[in-house]
Amino acid sequence: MTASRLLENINSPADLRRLDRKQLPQLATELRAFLIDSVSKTGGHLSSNLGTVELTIALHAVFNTPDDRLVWDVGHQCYAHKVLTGRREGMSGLRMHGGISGFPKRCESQYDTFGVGHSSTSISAALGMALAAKHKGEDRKSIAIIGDGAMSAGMAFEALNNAGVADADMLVILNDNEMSISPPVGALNNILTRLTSSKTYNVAREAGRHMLGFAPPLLELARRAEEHVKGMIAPGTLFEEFGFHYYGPIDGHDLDALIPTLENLKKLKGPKFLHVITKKGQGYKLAENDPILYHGVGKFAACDGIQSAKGPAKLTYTQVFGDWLCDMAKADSRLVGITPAMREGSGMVRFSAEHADRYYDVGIAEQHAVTFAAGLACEGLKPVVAIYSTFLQRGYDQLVHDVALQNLPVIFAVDRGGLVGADGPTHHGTFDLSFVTCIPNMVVMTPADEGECRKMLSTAYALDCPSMIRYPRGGGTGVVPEMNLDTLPVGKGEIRRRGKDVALLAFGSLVPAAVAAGVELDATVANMRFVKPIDAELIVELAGNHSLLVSIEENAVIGGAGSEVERVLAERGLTVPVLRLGLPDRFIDHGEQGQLLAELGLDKDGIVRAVRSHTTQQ
Ligand SMILES: Cc1ncc(C[n+]2csc(CCOP(=O)(O)OP(=O)(O)O)c2C)c(N)n1
Ligand SMILES: CC(=O)[C@@H](O)[C@H](O)COP(=O)(O)O
Ligand SMILES: [Mg+2]
Repeated sequence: MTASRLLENINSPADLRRLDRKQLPQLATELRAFLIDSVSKTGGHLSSNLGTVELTIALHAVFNTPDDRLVWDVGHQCYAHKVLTGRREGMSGLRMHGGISGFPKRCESQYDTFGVGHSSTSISAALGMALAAKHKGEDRKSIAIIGDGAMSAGMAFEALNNAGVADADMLVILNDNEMSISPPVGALNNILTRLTSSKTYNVAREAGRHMLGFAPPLLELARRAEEHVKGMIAPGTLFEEFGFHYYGPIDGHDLDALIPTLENLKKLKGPKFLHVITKKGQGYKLAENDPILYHGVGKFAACDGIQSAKGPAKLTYTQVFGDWLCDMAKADSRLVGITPAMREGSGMVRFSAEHADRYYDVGIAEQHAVTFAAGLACEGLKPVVAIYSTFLQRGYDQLVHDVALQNLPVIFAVDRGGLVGADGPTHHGTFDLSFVTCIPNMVVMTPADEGECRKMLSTAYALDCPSMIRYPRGGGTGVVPEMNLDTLPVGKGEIRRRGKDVALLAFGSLVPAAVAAGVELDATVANMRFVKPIDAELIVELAGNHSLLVSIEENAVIGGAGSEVERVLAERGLTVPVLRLGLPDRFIDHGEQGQLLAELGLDKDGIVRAVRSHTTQQ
C-alpha cells in the first residue's frame, strides 16, 4: 500500500490545509486509488468510503479539525478521514487484531470525536458537542455527517426535533447516495428523491457551482446565493420545518461546490442542514455498479474485483435461516418476515423476492421493527424478525414492553450472536443471552450446529410465546440441515459424550469446542440447547454424578447462560462447584473470530486449560 505524490505528504489535516485549492482534486484521485488498493488488501467497507472522499477532503480543508468536531454517522465511511488524520500507514492493519478500527474510535485519535458503529447517533452527539461549546464559551463548530439510510432512523429525528429549537450552532450534512446497504426504503426516501429529482438537482448543481463556488466570501452575498438556490429547488423542506436552514442539494464529488459552500455555512449561526449528493462506490466502476456487493468486502484483487467462490461453499447460519424462512413461508401463509435494513446480511434476499408481499424492510428502525412485529402478531400473523444481536439492543424496551409483556408469539432470529470479528466491539453480539433471558415469557435457544439451528427455528415457530434463536456470524461445524420442519422438545438438552468427574455444559457456538475439550479431559459434555427454559433436570442429574460443572458460552459471563445453571443449583440447594466460562466483563476489540476466542480461552485448548487449572487449585 503505497501513498503517492500529494497523499504521501499528508500526515494531518494541517498538511492538507497548506495545499493549494487547485491541488485538491488530485489529492482526491490519489486518496481514492489508495483506498481501493488498501481495502482490497485488508477487507472493510468499500462503497461508502469511495463515496465520501471529496466530502472528507472538503471538511478537513474548511474546518479547523480537531477543534471543530466532525461526527461521522455509523462510521463506515471514515477511511478517508483516517488517512488524512495521520493513519495512512495504519490502514494496512485496518480491522485486524491490534490494528486500527474500521470505525471512528475516541481512543484511537483526537480527530475521532465520537465512537460509532451503530447508526443514526451523529446528530445527537454533535448537538451535545455544540451545546457543550456554548456552555463553555468555546468557539468551535459541530458537524454531523449522516447518510440517507441512517437519516431514516427514529434517533436522527429525535435529534433534529431537539436541535431545531435548541439554539445550537451546528451543521448536519446529509450524505445522500440513494442507498442504505440495500436500496433505501420508506417515505423519507421518497422525499429525498423528490428533492434530488434530476431536473431540480441539475439546476441546483449548475447554480451551486456558479453561485456558491465563485461567490466572494462575503457572508451576505453567500447567504443570498444560497437562498437563491434554495428558493429555486426546495421551498420549505421537511428539514426547514424542523427549524434548520436547508441548503442544497449540491454535488458531493465537486470540490468547487463543496468547499465554498462549507466556507459560507461555517459563518452562519444556528442549525444548518446541507444536502449533499454522492455516489456509493464512486470512482471504482465495479462498486458503482454493485454498491451492495462492495458495501463490506473481504480481501480481493482490485484489478479483477470480487470473484464468486469456487466449489461449494460451506453454509452459513445466515443461509440456514434464509432457507428455513422460505420453506416455512411456503408451508404457512401467516408468516411475515421483517428486517431493519439488513436484507443481505440477514439472509432475506430470496425471501424478499419469493414473498414480496410478506417481506418488510422497515429501514434502520430496530425499535419500530420490534413493535411493528408485535402489532402483526396481535392480529394472528406469525412475524419473524431477523436482526443482528447488536442491533436488537436498540429494540430492548420494545422487546420487553410490546412483545414479551403481552406474550406475543414473535420469533427473533438473532444473527451475529457472539464475537463477529473485524467490526469489533460496536458489533459483537455478546450481551443478548444476558438481556433476553431475564425477560419473562421468552424462550431462548442456542444451536450447536446448522442442523439444530433449522430445528430450533421450527420449534420457535410452533410456540405460542416470544422466542429467540441466536446463532453466530459465519458457519458452524458444516452439518447440512435436514430439509424438513421438524421441531425439538422445548427445554431439553442432550448429552454429547459421557465422561467422569467434570461435566461441560455448553451453549450454542461453543459446543464443538466443548466436545473436543471433553475428549481430552474425558469429561461429560452436554449440549444444553436452551438457555430458557433451561434443562434443570439435566443440570441436577449432572450435579449428582460430577464434582465440577463447567458452563461454556459465547456471551458475557455476567448474567449469561452460566448464571442460569447456577440459579438452578442454588434454588435446589446443590453445592457442586460451577466454573463459568464466557466473555469477560470488558469490551472485546476487533480481530478474527477464532483468534479472539482463543485469546479469551474459549477454544478447545482454553477450556482444557481452565478446567485443569481449576481442578489443580481445589
Ligand atoms: C442501529 C444500526 N442498524 C443497522 C446498521 C447496519 N448498517 C450499517 S451501514 C447501513 C446503511 C447506512 O446507510 P447510509 O446511512 O445511507 O450510508 P451508506 O451506506 O449509504 O454510505 C446499515 C443498515 C447499523 N450500523 N446500525
Ligand atoms: C457498518 C455496519 O453496521 C454493517 O455494514 C456491518 O459491518 C455488517 O456486518 P456483517 O459483515 O456482519 O454483515
Ligand atoms: Mg446512503
